[in-house]
Amino acid sequence: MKRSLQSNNSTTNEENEGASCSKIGSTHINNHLLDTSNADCNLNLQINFDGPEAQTGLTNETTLELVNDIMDNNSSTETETKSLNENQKDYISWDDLFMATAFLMAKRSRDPVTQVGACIVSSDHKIIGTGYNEMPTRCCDDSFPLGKDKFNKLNDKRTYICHAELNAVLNTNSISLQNCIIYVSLYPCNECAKIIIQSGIKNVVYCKYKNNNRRHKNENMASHIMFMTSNINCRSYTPKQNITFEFKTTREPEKLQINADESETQIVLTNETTLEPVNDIMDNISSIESETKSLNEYSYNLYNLNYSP
Ligand SMILES: Nc1ccn([C@H]2C[C@H](O)[C@@H](COP(=O)(O)O)O2)c(=O)n1
Repeated sequence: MKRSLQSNNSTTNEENEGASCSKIGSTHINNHLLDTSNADCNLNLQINFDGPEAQTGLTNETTLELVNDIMDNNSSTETETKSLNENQKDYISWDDLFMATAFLMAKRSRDPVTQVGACIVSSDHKIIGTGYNEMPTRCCDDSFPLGKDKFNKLNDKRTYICHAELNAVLNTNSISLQNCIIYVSLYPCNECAKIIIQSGIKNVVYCKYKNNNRRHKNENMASHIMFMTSNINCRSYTPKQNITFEFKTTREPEKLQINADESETQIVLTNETTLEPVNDIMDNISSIESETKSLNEYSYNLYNLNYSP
């Protein structure tokens, strides 16, 4: 796996910012191009999975071997890990990682206009919940509207759709969210602000866009007021560096790019198949399964041996 990083002049993102909101721009579903124009953020995401020559040396093919090495407590693994750490100086910041995760989650959304992703993280940097805007479970068929209708609420997506933040909170399986951070690819609306506050989350990091037409919406102002009053630390996200991950298969590359400069953010996802690596993983799983099976059979035989009269 190879990760390429480009440095960027971005500033620190520790400042606490006021209410703002954003609009992810036009989406071209067919060529998988999501143009998030007018974005302030500067994130370029590209992940390379390019075989054994990859930088980390951990590929689908080598996964099993590595696991076996670890199980054997093989000292060569220690050496490998050491050199791996020495090489790996360009690791990404927590902020970049979690906001990128939120952006990735957004890619699951079927909303044709705005795809939103959220990622909840504990104070010790563990991801404990993710979500994206989607229809409620089992309401995802085509009979639900994906557009707006100001005259008929029943024909308006907003009546049904669950926001990314709500899903992220609900997807945490009752783990306490006290003092957690939520990363959202859009400024939380008033309903989500209430959910965030009530869940115990104490920090909000959102992606801020230029010239968005939501900035002055009253409900976002309400979020701001509630966050301020409830002592929720809410700040906009500024990437520390341009990050490029590229998904590559042995056959054709699949690219996910969140590509931003001063004026625009782009997410480019090419539609080439990932069948080969998926198959590799399935092969690995089945070989692990068969190994486990034979191990179980072995234990069973041992058991029978030990306890047979
Ligand atoms: N903080 C937010 C704000 C909005 N969403 C979702 C709700 C809708 O699916 C979409 C907005 O649609 P638009 O008004 O742009 O047609 O974004 C969310 O999940 N979280």
